[in-house]
Amino acid sequence: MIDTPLFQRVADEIADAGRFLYSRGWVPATSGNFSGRLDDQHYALTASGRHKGELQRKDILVVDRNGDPVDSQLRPSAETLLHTTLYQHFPECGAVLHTHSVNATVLSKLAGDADEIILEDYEVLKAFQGNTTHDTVERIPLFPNTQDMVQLGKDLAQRLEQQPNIHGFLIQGHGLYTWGRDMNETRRHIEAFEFLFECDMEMRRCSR
Ligand SMILES: CSC[C@@H](O)[C@@H](O)C(=O)COP(=O)(O)O
Ligand SMILES: [Zn+2]
Repeated sequence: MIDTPLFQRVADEIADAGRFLYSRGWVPATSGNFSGRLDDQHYALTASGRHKGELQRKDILVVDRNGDPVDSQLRPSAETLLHTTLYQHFPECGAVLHTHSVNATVLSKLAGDADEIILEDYEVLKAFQGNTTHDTVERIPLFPNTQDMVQLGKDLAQRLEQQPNIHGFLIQGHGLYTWGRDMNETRRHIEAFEFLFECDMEMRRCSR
């Protein structure tokens, strides 16, 4: 599948997103993972441990719905199951980006035992797909950090059933996952979340 124009286009979109996210300081030290839908059964996904600001087509592989590599010796991202869970839950999902920014990491730790972070009264909330007004509440589920991706995938699937209208989730002390109908929309969501996280952090500093 990696010889197809579709794979090459999606892989190039992933590499381009990686350069952008690295330039913003949101995927330091090989952190983060990215993917794009190829069809209902297959996704292009970053191989594990790659520098996300220097991705090339050879650093991206195809995985199936179960997260297993297709015709590749590359080791898929350690967090593959979160990507496949999102694609299976959202038939419209075309791309997934995962970042490790300072603001997402610190904010998720400040939240303590809370199981979500709430953002409201910001104009930029309109950047999220489906939001037509700033007068909305963005709920961001927060999961404890774990290396048990099978369990985290199950917890995520359960939460998505309960809260179908979310645009991203946080893992505590770890980072953000967001998605969209295509890579451009997903990049817009990442930028919106990061802007809002920065505002939230600044509000906390100012109100000390
Ligand atoms: C460099 S530490 C970050 C990793 O543990 C992980 O959370 C991550 O985002 C990247 O893992 P990867 O397996 O490269 O997709
Ligand atoms: Zn991560």
